[in-house]
This record gives sequence, C-alpha cells and structure tokens, in this order.
Amino acid sequence: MSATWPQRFGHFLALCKLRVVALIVFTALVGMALSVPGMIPLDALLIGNLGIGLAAASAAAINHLLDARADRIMARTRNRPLPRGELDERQVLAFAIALAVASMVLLVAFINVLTAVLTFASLIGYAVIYTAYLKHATPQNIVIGGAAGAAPPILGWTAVTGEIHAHALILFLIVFVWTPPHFWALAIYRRHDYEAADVPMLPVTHGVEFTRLQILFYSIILVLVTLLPYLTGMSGAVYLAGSIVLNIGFMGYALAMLRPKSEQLAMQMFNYSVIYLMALFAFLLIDHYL
Ligand code: HEM
Ligand SMILES: CC(C)=CCC/C(C)=C/CC/C(C)=C/COP(=O)(O)OP(=O)(O)O
Repeated sequence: MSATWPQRFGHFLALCKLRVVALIVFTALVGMALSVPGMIPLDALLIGNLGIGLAAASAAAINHLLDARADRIMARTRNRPLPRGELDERQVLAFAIALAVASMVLLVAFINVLTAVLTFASLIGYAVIYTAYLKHATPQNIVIGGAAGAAPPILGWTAVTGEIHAHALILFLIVFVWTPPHFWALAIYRRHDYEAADVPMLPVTHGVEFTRLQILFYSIILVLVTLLPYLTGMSGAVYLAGSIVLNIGFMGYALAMLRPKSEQLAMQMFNYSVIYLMALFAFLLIDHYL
C-alpha cells in the first residue's frame, strides 16, 4: 500500500534531523545578534536563518543517503526512511538538491555571497567530507567534521555584517570544542552499533577508557574556551555566571564518567551536552540584550 501525503511529508521531514537543525539555526541566530548592537536586521533574521536551516537540512538528507548502508545495521538508525524503504534514493537526492538550491538562491539573492559560500562549504563539509570520507576513515572523524557543525555562528555573523569578526571565531571555537564530548558520550553508549557497522568511532578503535579521557580533555578546553566571550569583553557578567554554572555540570559529568560503571551516565552526559549548548548560547543572547 502506498503512503498517504501526510505520511510522505513525515518521511521527508525525518530526513532533516529537525532538532539538530533547530539548534544549529539557534547558534546562527546568536551569531547574528552578537554582530550588531541593536535588533537583528529583518532580512538576516528571517531569510538568513531560513537559508542556513535549509542547507543544514539538505546536508542531513544527504547524510541519510550516503550512510544508508551503516544506518541499516545500527539499532539507533535502522528506522530511518531509507532503511525502512519508505523513500527511495532518487527521492532523497531530489529532496536534498531542492533544499540546497533553495538555500543558495535565498542567501545569494537576499543576504550576501560570502554567507552563501561559507554555508555551502559547511554543507559539503558535513554531507560529503565527513559522511562519505572521514566518518569511515579515522576516529578523529568528528573532531575534523565538527568544523562544519560549528560554522553556523560565523554564518549568522556574516549574514548581518558581510565579514568574519574575531568574536565570531570565538563562537565557532565553542561549538567546535563542544562537539567531541557531545558525540563521544553517545558513541560510548552506542559503541556496539558502530562496531557492527564497521564505523571507526573512538570507543571502537581506542576503547571506552581512552574515550572517557578524551572527553575530559575536551571538556577542560571547553571550560577555558567558554571564558573567552567574557575575557574579550564580548559578553558580560550574566553570561559569565551562566557559563560557570553550565560548566560545573559539564565537568561533573566528564569526571563522573571516569568511573568504571558509567554506562547510563554516558547517555545522560550526551543529553546534557545538548541542553548545555542551547543554554550557553541563550546566556550569550540574554547577556547581549541586557
Ligand atoms: C560532527 C559533529 C556532530 C556529530 C558527529 C553529532 C552526532 C550526533 C548524533 C549521532 C546524535 C544522535 C541522533 C539520534 O539519536 O538520532 C546527535 C544528536 C544531536 N545533536 Fe549532534 N553531532 C554533531 C554536531 C552537532 C552540532 C553542531 C549540533 C548543534 C549545534 C548538534 C546538535 C544535536 C542535537 C540537538 C541532538 C539531539 C537530537 C534529538 O534529540 O533528536 N550536533 N548528534
Ligand atoms: C550550516 C550547515 C550546512 C551545517 C551542516 C552541519 C550539520 C547538519 C551538522 C549535523 C551534525 C550531526 C547531526 C551529525 C550526526 O552525525 P552522524 O551523521 O554520524 O550521525 P548519524 O549516525 O545519526 O547519522
């Protein structure tokens, strides 16, 4: 029996990794906010974020396409539209291209070419370089690939000002350093999945204990990097206070993870990492407008 229209719509929506895209767009929005003293210009706010979101959704759809083989094997991903046969490869490719073209047209026509070029580079970075190559080549996959996911604050910044400011690079650095602990916490919990699918994630290639140490290492760097907005004068005391509270939680998880019996904790740390980034960027935003 063929799918109804609402069902089909749901399948295409599932390709977009909407919750990830939502957080990506939020970091872009904060990049926009911090780039100017007053309100974000309306074209950047509406069209800029839409263009960035469409590119991220397109990248996610291409990731589904290129990773269908591994997704079919892993318990976490085997219910995705391609492994379940709800969509075929041609439909996913057409959808991804349509989103990418829409994104580029919006960004070039209404924002600026620099933002369009950087957004396209992020799309290729995640959808092709990370998914098709790095992910299956090296356990440093997500460290390098993280650069694509960390780009949105820069994209937001350039969407408003047309240039890359050092403060935008600080925001990039925060997401870049946050990504390894974010992902490796989940990878520890899901390591048997990755092993079965032959994906060389760090807990598979170097073991859980080493991965926990790496999580701690990146968490310490993250604490230091999240001080930069305050130390450079980009943000004030409200941000500092918020980031300290969030960082105590992050370090708490990273240290608690060192205990041998921390299987469930890994998943809790992963969930916390998402709340952490959302809240940290919310503090940047609140601090900016206070
Ligand atoms: C190379 C970089 C990254 C990797 C490898 C990665 C990996 C993952 C994985 C495997 C999941 C689990 C999804 C699931 O359960 O189906 C996830 C969830 C999530 N990631 Fe990341 N991530 C990366 C970067 C980012 C970035 C840059 C953001 C946002 C700024 C982000 C936001 C999220 C959110 C919000 C979730 C929760 C999604 C949900 O609840 O469905 N991730 N990530
Ligand atoms: C602005 C722009 C174009 C940004 C693109 C960056 C982007 C969409 C990053 C998403 C990161 C992410 C969800 C990785 C999932 O890893 P995975 O693919 O290994 O996880 P999976 O096993 O769940 O597919």
